[in-house]
Amino acid sequence: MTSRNQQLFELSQKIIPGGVNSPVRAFKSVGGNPVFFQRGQGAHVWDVDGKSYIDYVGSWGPLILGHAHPDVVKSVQKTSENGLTFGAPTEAELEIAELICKLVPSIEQVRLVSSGTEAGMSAIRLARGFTGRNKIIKFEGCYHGHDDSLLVKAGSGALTFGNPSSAGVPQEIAGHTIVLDFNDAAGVEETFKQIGKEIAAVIVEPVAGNMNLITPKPGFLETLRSLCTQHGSVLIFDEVMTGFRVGLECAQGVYQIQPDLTTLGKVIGGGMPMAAFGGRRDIMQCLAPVGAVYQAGTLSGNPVAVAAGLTTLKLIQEPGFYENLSDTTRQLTDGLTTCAQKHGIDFCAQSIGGMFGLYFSKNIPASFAEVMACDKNGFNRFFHAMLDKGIYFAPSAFEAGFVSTTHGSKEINETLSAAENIFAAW
Ligand SMILES: N[C@H](C=O)CCC(=O)O
Repeated sequence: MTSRNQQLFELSQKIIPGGVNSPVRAFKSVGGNPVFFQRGQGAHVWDVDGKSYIDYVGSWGPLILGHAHPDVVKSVQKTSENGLTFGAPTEAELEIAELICKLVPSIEQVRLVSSGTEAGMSAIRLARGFTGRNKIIKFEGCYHGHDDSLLVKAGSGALTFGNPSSAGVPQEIAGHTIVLDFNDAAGVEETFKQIGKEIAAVIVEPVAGNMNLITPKPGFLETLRSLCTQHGSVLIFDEVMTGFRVGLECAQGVYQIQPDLTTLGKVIGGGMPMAAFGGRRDIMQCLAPVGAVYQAGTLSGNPVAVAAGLTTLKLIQEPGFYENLSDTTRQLTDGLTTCAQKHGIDFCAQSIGGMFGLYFSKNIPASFAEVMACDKNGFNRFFHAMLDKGIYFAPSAFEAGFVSTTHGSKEINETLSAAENIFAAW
């Protein structure tokens, strides 16, 4: 008898390309069929066949408070009773904008949008409008959404499927994007030496989370900061993933670097479609209706999404929030590392705040090339064995994982004991 999961996937493929609404969901690189989820509560999700899983994907990052947090759900219910969208200013969007500016010191002004992709593409257009230049620098394996300029040697699903530069992007557009190596400060220095005056912006995930997880080497982000300052280029931190995920001041607070612009998403929407970009007032003032850089959105600042985001941003300010989240995440990564190494498996893991990376390799990778050298088949085998045991990691060796405040010792111990069984029989 076929499972409901299988039936739904067969039907979906007939009517939705690949059966999914975002390619990373398709399990294509790990093999097998994607899981159709029916509900989630706290750290757990249930599929359409009634099987439960401990969830380390958390909808790819937004669910820092776990699934269906009662306060977030309540705020969404209450707000929606007053109307779903106005396409006009609301008091709540001012409140969340003020809160973002208060929590992230580099953000003097902010604009709300509906997705990380929109935030990234808007930030790039703004940087180009502000500087009057066209070229941008990005790093191989970093993913900033699926805007044309940024879909060049990108991470995430693009990398997962081995097609990091998309068809359909005109060469005239891709040609303005210079792709360099993450953590290679010398390469960036050399490029600035040659064409510094032409560079509108450097965009970077301060912690790269779309090619597994790579932390910045000491000095890398500092070099980007000083080169951009020296050459009048705009430094953009893509904190869609790291924003309020690695700490209350985001990754820029952890590494003490102030970018000129920041993109945010995921956590700031509390599970609803909301994102933002913001930064230096003089740059943000170039946006229409004040300045000449056009950017817009019918559902931007949607009141229901804002309500979920506001509730989430209030809860993450509780004392000890990030200490506890980091501890739980570290218990997971330390536990998995100890367990694998006890059985002689080349595996390691690391975490920062509530995000983590798992690597089938002797050492923690520090570059795109090192991530690519990890044992992808080992990851795929581990992924499926864990899935069987009811542990849901991201279905790709090139995505970070996420822990929520609803993951506790019970979930971590259950995960570690599943891993122990798998690694013992490896
Ligand atoms: N890594 C991606 C976003 O951050 C995963 C989400 C997606 O592409 O659907």
